[in-house]
Amino acid sequence: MRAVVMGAGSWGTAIAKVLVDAGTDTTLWARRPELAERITRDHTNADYLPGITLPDGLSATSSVGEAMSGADVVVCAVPSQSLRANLTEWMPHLGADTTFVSLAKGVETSTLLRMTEVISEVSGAPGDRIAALSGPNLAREIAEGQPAATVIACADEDRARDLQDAFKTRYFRPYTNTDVIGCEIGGAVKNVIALACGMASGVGFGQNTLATIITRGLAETIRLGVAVGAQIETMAGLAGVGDLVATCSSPLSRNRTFGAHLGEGATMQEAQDATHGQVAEGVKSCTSVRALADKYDVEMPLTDAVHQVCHSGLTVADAVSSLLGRRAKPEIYD
Ligand SMILES: NC(=O)C1=CN([C@@H]2O[C@H](COP(=O)(O)OP(=O)(O)OC[C@H]3O[C@@H](n4cnc5c(N)ncnc54)[C@H](O)[C@@H]3O)[C@@H](O)[C@H]2O)C=CC1
Ligand SMILES: O=C(CO)COP(=O)(O)O
Repeated sequence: MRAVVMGAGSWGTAIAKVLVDAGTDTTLWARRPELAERITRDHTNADYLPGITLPDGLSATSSVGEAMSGADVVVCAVPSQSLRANLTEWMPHLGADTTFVSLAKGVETSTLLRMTEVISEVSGAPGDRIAALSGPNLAREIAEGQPAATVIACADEDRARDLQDAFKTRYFRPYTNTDVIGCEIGGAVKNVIALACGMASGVGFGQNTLATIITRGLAETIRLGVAVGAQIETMAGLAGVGDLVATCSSPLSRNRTFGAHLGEGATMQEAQDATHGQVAEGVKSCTSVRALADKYDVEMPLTDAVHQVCHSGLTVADAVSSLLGRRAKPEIYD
């Protein structure tokens, strides 16, 4: 199997390292030629993973044709909202039987499609050739070789098992799952909930508040997931609660950090500037997740509050009052 990872941000670079460590022949594509050169020559990606030494066997290129030549597996590692445009540019270089693996955690704002649906729409590939990889996988910890697990979800179980072999190392343990919808909804919604956790911690609230947001965030994730066809067990698994807990708790999370800046009183522009060009997917996905919830008539008050803070000028303090002022109800409801 030969893999190409398209996108040399923090997760693309970390997952390319995983693939090489797993013994899979892998090339990394970077948009900028100078970054590709540095990755190949110095075995580092100082822009996104400073201090991490990449394997000798990993080379990078900025040429799409060169990167994709002979690749059986194309790993899509660009942000959700630019995946469609990127994939359209890559199309002339794709092989006929390519297997796609989506790493992006988001829902397209213009169409409300999940990332595997975008890949299918643009490439024409059937769903059984498209997998999603998702789990509690903060890029830096994986790049450091800290033990973690993930989920590789694909409708075609044999293909998922082949990918499991291609990504399995002594520190990175992929599980297979056929519930692609559940994995993708879990990954997209947790970014929005991590923004809320960041806001709470920025304001100065402690662990009770955090646990409340994580747990009620999981309830929102499950309600939306079930409405769009996911299995509840997936949301109780690594790509659901696992990723939610990791992202909501870690200062390494860009979404949580973005929310923390807002909670501390920063403007959206100031919070954006502080990301240094790294993507906090939840800022855009709160709009599409909320629209998806509206479409399926699902109540998502935390998502709604995050959306209003990010896009309608609601203050974090007013968001808190409005959430706590909601009508009293039982914990479990349809
Ligand atoms: N960093 C992490 O810990 C993890 C990230 N993810 C997901 O992986 C996806 C990729 O994120 P990261 O690598 O973390 O992001 P990043 O912010 O570290 O890097 C994004 C990469 O995409 C490129 N890029 C940005 N805008 C682009 C555009 N318009 N067209 C083409 N390329 C563009 C950048 O040059 C960079 O190579 C996101 O959906 C993220 O949610 C998933 C798991 C872990
Ligand atoms: O998806 C992630 C961990 O699984 C990374 O989260 P952030 O994008 O918030 O850094």
